[in-house]
Amino acid sequence: MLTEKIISTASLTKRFGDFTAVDNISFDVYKGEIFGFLGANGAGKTTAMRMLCGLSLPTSGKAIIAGFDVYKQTEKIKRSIGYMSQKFSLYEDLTVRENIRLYAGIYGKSNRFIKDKTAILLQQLHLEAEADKLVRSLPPGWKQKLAFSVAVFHEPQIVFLDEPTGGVDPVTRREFWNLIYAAAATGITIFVTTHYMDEAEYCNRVSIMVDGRIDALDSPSKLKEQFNAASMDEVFVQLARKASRSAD
Ligand SMILES: Nc1ncnc2c1ncn2[C@@H]1O[C@H](COP(=O)(O)OP(=O)(O)OP(=O)(O)O)[C@@H](O)[C@H]1O
Repeated sequence: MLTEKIISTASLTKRFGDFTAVDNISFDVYKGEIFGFLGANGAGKTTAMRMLCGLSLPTSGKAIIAGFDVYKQTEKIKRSIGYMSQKFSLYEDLTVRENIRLYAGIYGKSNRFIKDKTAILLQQLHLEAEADKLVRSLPPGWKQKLAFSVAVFHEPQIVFLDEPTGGVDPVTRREFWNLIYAAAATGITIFVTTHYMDEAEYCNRVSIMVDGRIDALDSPSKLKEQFNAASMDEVFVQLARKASRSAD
């Protein structure tokens, strides 16, 4: 089913001075896949993700994202992807509708596209009554769902999610994951970092970074088998225990 490579890296490396934040990582992600990118704090996930998004140049190695080279075609990469993080969020002082229009406009979508798709989106999210309210008035779970929907509004090939569900309750996280599945079913590739191991179980495949390297990469069921573990939490703990690096 998953055969077309949408992300391909080979020996991708990023050094800051003499510190190697991302150390020779090589992996592929397939179109339509939900790919979990795990690692303890400071393992190098954000640094790697920034390179994949065309926001930071690698020190060495290769990466092709949606057919584009991370050294030479960063603008094309940026137009082919969506991005959402816990920190980056919506404009609180704009309404729901204004936020959607703003982001869709940045990606050069036509007024007709924006209008039609906004109506569908508001209906799907049950946000019709809130469309002209300021985003700051929405509960956190709704904001996250809206932020995700905005990140995929322009129909990118890949969406990068950096700890998208931080700080929300398990029920809301589950609902958020329903949106992720729906997006993946339309062919959008999901690249997601998370610290929640129940979310790791929802991914097609998961990679686990330790000290800048990818130490394990497979489906959750195969990883559990490989590490003789009952849960992804156990797999993660076994690997994270080896880490010599910790967050600041
Ligand atoms: N601009 C920079 N200059 C120097 N060191 C950096 C820079 N950016 C990141 N690092 C270091 O690289 C390492 C990896 O950081 P990174 O933020 O990629 O980890 P992470 O896996 O995303 O962690 P977290 O889960 O805490 O976000 C850390 O030791 C960090 O201090």
